[in-house]
Amino acid sequence: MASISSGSLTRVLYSYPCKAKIPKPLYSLLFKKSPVVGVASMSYDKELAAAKKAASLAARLCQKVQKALLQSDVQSKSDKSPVTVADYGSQAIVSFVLEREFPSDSESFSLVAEEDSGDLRKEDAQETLERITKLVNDTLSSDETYSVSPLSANDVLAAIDSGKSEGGSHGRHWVLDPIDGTKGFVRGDQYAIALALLDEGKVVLGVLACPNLPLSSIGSHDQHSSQYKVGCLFSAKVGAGTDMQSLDGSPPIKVHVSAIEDPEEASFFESFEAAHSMHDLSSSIAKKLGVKAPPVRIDSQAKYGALSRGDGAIYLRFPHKGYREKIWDHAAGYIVVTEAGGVVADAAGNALDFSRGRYLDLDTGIIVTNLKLMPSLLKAVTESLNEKASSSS
Ligand SMILES: Nc1ncnc2c1ncn2[C@@H]1O[C@H](COP(=O)(O)O)[C@@H](O)[C@H]1OP(=O)(O)O
Ligand SMILES: [Mg+2]
Ligand SMILES: [Mg+2]
Ligand SMILES: [Mg+2]
Repeated sequence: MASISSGSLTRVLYSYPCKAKIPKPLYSLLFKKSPVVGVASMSYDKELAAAKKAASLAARLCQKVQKALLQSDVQSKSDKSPVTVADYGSQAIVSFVLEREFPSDSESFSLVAEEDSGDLRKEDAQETLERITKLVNDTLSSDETYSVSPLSANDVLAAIDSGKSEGGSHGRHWVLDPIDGTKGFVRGDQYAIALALLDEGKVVLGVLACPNLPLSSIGSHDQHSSQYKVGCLFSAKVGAGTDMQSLDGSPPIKVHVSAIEDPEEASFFESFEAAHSMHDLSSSIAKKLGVKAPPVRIDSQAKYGALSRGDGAIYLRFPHKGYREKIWDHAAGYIVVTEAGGVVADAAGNALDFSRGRYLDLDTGIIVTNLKLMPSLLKAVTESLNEKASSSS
């Protein structure tokens, strides 16, 4: 968690609209001590290195599948199996690599992940399972530092099913979304492999592999242009800041969220898919805040990565009524942004709580920005939500 200096606290106080009081939840979010007290002294270096390795290998597998998918004909594009193969393959690789890197922890190994092998164990899925097994073995053997004997189909099923943990507030739990942004993956756009570690209910490290994200800012150019080198790996560890490097192995650089204080200069990110987030609500909030730029719509937790390096200043996510957010959709992105100096809150200004199991039970939506913009953003969110509620009642 980024520490908040007394200087920045003063600036936050000044930036808050003077007539309004700072709401209680926001006050505790901005002013409380690091929530990782007790685990902050741990180093997690070995865990972070393993997470980077696992996510990079999974990204290699996904890139291969996406390339084949985009080159395929229309008929096989409408077939969902390529996505399925990549989702399962990515989860099997990450699970296998983590268990192998920490053999002594095998008794207590815990992974909370999106996929399970139920459908793959059905008789008509044999061919798909064989494809996944081959893909996993080809990917593992493509890494010259990794000499493993080939996995069987049963090994792959077991690796996928390691992800059934319920998480919680005690002990350590890895948290994985093997492909976040499936819709973007199929379209050939953004997606991410998102992996984090919880220790005693707190996110202590996170890695976001974003194979299609340009290494340079997407705030300043067309994110779809093929002119720019793509493939970013973001990594963050509690108390140590956020790094970015290219997926093909350049040295890491430290990244920081945007320092913009004037909403007129800010741009905001939201889901590409209107079914995932209410675009009309975001535009009402942005208007209230005085944001001039149109929204930047991209898929997946790549939004958290882009925000952590200051490509934009705000991320707004308001799923439609009834949708329950899962911890694997935010854990890695959360620490990547907070360690880069940002703040992540729900729509009521509460901190996100990753300690309650597989779901994140939160108030209405998720908002992300820097320390200076958060108070006025929260005010605009509250007003817009109140207006929406009164217009629908
Ligand atoms: N109806 C929905 N509302 C909100 N999010 C959804 C919905 N359906 C799936 N998602 C999840 O939203 C995330 C992507 O959001 P976005 O790209 O809009 O930021 C993914 O985690 C996706 O799952 P998945 O991991 O299966 O792709
Ligand atoms: Mg997801
Ligand atoms: Mg997913
Ligand atoms: Mg999914």
